[in-house]
Amino acid sequence: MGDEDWEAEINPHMSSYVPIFEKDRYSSGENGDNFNRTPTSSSEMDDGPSRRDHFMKSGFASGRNFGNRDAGESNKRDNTSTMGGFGVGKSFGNRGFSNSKFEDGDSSGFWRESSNDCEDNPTRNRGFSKRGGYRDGNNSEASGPSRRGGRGSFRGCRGGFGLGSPNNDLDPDECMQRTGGLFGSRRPALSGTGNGDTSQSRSGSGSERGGYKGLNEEVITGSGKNSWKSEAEGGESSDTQGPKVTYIPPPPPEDEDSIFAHYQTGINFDKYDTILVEVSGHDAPPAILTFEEANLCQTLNNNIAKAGYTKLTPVQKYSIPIILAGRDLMACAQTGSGKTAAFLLPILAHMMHDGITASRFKELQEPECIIVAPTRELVNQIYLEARKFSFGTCVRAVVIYGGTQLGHSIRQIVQGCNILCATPGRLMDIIGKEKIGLKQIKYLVLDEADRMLDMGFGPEMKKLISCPGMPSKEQRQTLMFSATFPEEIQRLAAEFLKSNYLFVAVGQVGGACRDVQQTVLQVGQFSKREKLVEILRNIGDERTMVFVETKKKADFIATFLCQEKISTTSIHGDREQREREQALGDFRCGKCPVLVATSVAARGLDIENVQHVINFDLPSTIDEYVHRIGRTGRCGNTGRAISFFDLESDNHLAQPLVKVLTDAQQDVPAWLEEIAFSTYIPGFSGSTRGNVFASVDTRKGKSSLNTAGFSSSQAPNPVDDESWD
Ligand SMILES: Nc1ncnc2c1ncn2[C@@H]1O[C@H](COP(=O)(O)OP(=O)(O)OP(=O)(O)O)[C@@H](O)[C@H]1O
Repeated sequence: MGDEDWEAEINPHMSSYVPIFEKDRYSSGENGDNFNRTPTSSSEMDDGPSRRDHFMKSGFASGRNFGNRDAGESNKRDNTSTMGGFGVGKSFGNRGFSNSKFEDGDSSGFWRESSNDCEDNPTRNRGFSKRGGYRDGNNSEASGPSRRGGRGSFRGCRGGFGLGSPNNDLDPDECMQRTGGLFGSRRPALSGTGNGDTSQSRSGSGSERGGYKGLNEEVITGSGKNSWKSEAEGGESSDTQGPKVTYIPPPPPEDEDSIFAHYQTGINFDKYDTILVEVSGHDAPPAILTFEEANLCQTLNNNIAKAGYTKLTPVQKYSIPIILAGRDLMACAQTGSGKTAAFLLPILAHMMHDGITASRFKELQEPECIIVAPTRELVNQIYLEARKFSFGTCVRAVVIYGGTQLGHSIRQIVQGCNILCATPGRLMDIIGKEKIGLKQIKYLVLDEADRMLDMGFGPEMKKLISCPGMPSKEQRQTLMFSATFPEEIQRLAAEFLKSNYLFVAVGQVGGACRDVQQTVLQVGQFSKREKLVEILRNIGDERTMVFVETKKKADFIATFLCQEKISTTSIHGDREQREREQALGDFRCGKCPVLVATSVAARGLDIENVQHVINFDLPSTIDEYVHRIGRTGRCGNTGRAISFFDLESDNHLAQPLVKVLTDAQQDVPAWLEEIAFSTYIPGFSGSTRGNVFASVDTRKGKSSLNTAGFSSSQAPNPVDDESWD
C-alpha cells in the first residue's frame, strides 16, 4: 500500500477521533517528570503541550526521559506528532499507524535507526514526522518527538482513547479483533467495564514511570526522575519508587484438566535418544533411562503421567539423578527438550522426601526453593509447571514478577511458599520487604542461566547470593539450565556453584534444535516488510513469531501487519504487563496467529503449535538466534525458522550462522558461506570436529567456543532493548 493510500485511509477519520479525548482523564505529576500539564480542551490535541500529555498518558515509552524535556521542545514535538496518530475508536490501531508516512524512499519503509533503543539517543528520535510521516536523518521537523508521536498515538489507541467508538470493543471486524489483542487492555480501565483491574504499566510506557493516569487508575508519583532503577538493572517498582503498579494478573484456572493441559510430543521425540550427551566433573551418578528408575513418590508419578510424560528426554535422564544425588549442576540442552521438568521433578522429590514447612499464613515465609528466570512470562510458565507437578502434594509454589501489584505478590507469598518462582527485580523487592527469608533455601535454580548471569542480571544474582540468611553455596544446591552457555558466563557461574559441580551438555553441535528447518534469506532493510507479508500470506493461519530488534519496531510491524489484514499482536518490554499477557493469550489461543516480539520472548516460552519463527531482524548474537528459533520445533515437533539477513548489518553473524546451520544439518546458502569466509575471524572454527557439544565445560580448558564456535568475546554485545523483568 502506498503512502497516499495510507493517508487517505486515516484522514477522514481524524476529526471524529479527536473529540473523544477527555482532559480530565489525566492528572499532573507532582514532580514534573512526565505529565506536568493538563490539557484544557480536546482541541489542544492538535497542538501545544497537551499532546505530549497525551502521548505520555497513552502509554508512551520511557516517560521519564521524555517528560523531562523542556516545554519548548515538547511543544515542537507535540506539533510534529499530531496527525500520526490518534486514532481512536474503531480500528484505530491500524489507522493510527496507517497514517504513518515513510518518506525514506523505500518501499518497505522502515526507518533507519540505530538498533539501540536507548530513549535518550537522539538518533532514535528520527521518526514519524508530521502526520506520522517518517523523515530520516537531521530533518528538524521529524527529529525528536515526532516518531514518538507516532508511537504514542499508536499506544493511545489501546490506552487512553479507546472510547472513541462505541464499537471499539465490539466491532466484529477482523481488524478490530486483532487490535483488541494488540491494543485492548487498557480499555477496561477507562471504560469501567473491565474486570476491576486498575492496571498501571510497569515497564515504562510513561505510566508506571509517572506518565499516565487512566480514568480509574491509581497513580502515586515517585520522588523524582531518578526514582526508577534502570530496566537493565532489573529495576522494579517498590512503594517508594514511582507510581504504584496495580495490575493483578488473573489467577490461572484451578481445574485439573487445565492444570495438566499439554501438547503432544512430536514425531521426532524418539530421536532424542540418539542425541549425544556428555557429563563432565567427578563422580557423576549414572543416567536413568525411565521415570521408574528415578524412584519418585506415587503422587509425583501420577502427576507425570497426567502431564503426558511417558519417556524421559536426555537432559532429564542425566539431570534428574544428578540433582537427586545432591550435586550442583550446570546443564546445557537444546531448546524445547524438557529442562524445566529436569530440575522441578528431582527438587519436588527431595521436598517430598525430606519434608517441608507446611503452608500457613505467616508474614515472613521461608521457601526451600527459589527459581529465577529473566522474563515475567517465563517465570509464570515455570510456576505453572511447578504447580502441575506438585499437584496433590503439600508443596506450595508461588510466582511473583514485575509489572504486577506488589501487594498481590506479597499476598501470594504470605499464604505459604515452598517454591518461589520470581523475576530478579521483584524478588529483591520482596526480600527487601522482609516477606521472604532465605535461611531455609536448599535449592537455587537459575533458568536461562547464561542470561541470568550476564551483565543485565548478574549484579542482581550476586546480590541475591549475598543476601543475609542466604545459605552459602556449600549449604545449598545450585542448578543452572540453558540452551546456551558461553564460556565467560560459565566462569562467572563458578562463583555460585560448588567446585565439584557437574556439567551436562546435551545436543548436537551448535545448539540449535535439528527439528527446526532453518532458512536464511538475503533481504535488505527496506524490502523486509514486503517479504514478511509475502511469507505470512503463504503461511496462512499457522502460528508464527516474528522477531524484531526494538520495541518500537515491534509496535510498528504489528500495526503494519494488522493493516495488511494479518491478525497480529505484539509483546515487548514497553507494553503493560496486562497487555503482554493478553497478547500471549491471544497468540496461544490462535486469535492472533502472528506475534511480533522483541527478544523478551526469545527465551523459554513454550507455546503449543508455533510452526514458524521469522527473524525479521537477526539478533546481535548467535546465542540469541538459537533461543529465538527454539520457540518452534519443541519437544520432538517440527518447525521452520526464516531469517532475513541484511548485508548492511548482519555480516558479523555470517560465520556463527554458517556453523549453526551446518551443525544442524541445514542447507547453507553459498552467499552466506562467502560472507562468512570474507569476514573470517581468527580463532573461529567452522569445523564441527572437536566441538561436538553445544557448549563445553570450560573446566576442561578444551575450547573457547560457545554455541556457534564463536568466542563470546568476539561476539558483539547484545543490544538490550528490553525490560526483561
Ligand atoms: N519427558 C517429557 N515427555 C513429554 N513432554 C515433555 C517431557 N519433558 C518436557 N516435555 C514438554 O516439552 C515442552 C518443552 O519443555 P521445556 O519448556 O521444559 O523445554 P526447555 O528445554 O526448558 O526449553 P527452552 O530452552 O526453550 O527453555 C513442554 O511443553 C514440556 O511440558
